[in-house]
Amino acid sequence: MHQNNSEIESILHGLIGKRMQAMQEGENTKEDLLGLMLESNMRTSDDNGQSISGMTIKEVVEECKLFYLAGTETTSILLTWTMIVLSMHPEWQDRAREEVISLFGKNKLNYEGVNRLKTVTLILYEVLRLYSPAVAFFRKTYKEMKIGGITYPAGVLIELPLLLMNHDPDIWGRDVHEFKPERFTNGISQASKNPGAFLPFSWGPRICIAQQFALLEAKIAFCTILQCFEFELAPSYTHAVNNTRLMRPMHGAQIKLRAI
Ligand code: HEM
Repeated sequence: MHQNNSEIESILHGLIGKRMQAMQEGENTKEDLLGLMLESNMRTSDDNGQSISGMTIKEVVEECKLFYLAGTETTSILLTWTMIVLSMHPEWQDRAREEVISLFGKNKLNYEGVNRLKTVTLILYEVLRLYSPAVAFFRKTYKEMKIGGITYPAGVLIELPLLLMNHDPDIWGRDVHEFKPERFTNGISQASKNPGAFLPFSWGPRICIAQQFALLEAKIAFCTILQCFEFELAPSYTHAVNNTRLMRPMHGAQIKLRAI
């Protein structure tokens, strides 16, 4: 783990060094995340000439790691489970494809149309419930505090077991283990007995900063797949879950695609 971390950090220091040199030679920030963070690092005063301290290089490196790690596998895991589940429920695969074809045909997607997707959105929510990429969140008390009637001292690590919540019949009903996208028809808050129970992107100040982007990205990728392919599980697929940190299919996702 330490070795991997050092390798990642040394790659990032290399990228940062090159970009800083280019910026010092007059290249603009390109307005991407790295450019904006480095601009903050280089600024020592604000527009009024007041001294400010921007991000340190260590902070920039940490943010790059966070964005890369939080942003890559999560969405790909969501798409993978969506394809597995829709292979198991071909009737929902057909319904989703009908919606996509009725909105876009075989043409390129557009933002307005993506915002009108209903069936696809219900499906993604239900997949996020049954196979949420994040299985738990952790928070640490920084001072003595009372939560749910219990007083905790500072320094206690609290786990919010998302996986257990998503499979709790007291929250979702007796059909909790079934794939039923229609439970979200009247919105997220009506889908369960507890309006705040659906938390695939967490909640509060540390909620996933990219939740809207992630859903948009997933919809675009999923709709494009539906436009081009029908799919079903290969005989070698074995349904099992590996939920160490992120929830992945334990033995991979062997799926047969047929171009349409
Ligand atoms: C289906 C896709 C995704 C899921 C399910 C997901 C889920 C989450 C969750 C549960 C957290 C909060 C963890 C906690 O509370 O401890 C989180 C945080 C975060 N996510 Fe996502 N995420 C997804 C996609 C993305 C993407 C695409 C990006 C970046 C482009 C991203 C960037 C981040 C960042 C930077 C944080 C940390 C925010 C902070 O601490 O303030 N995520 N994500």
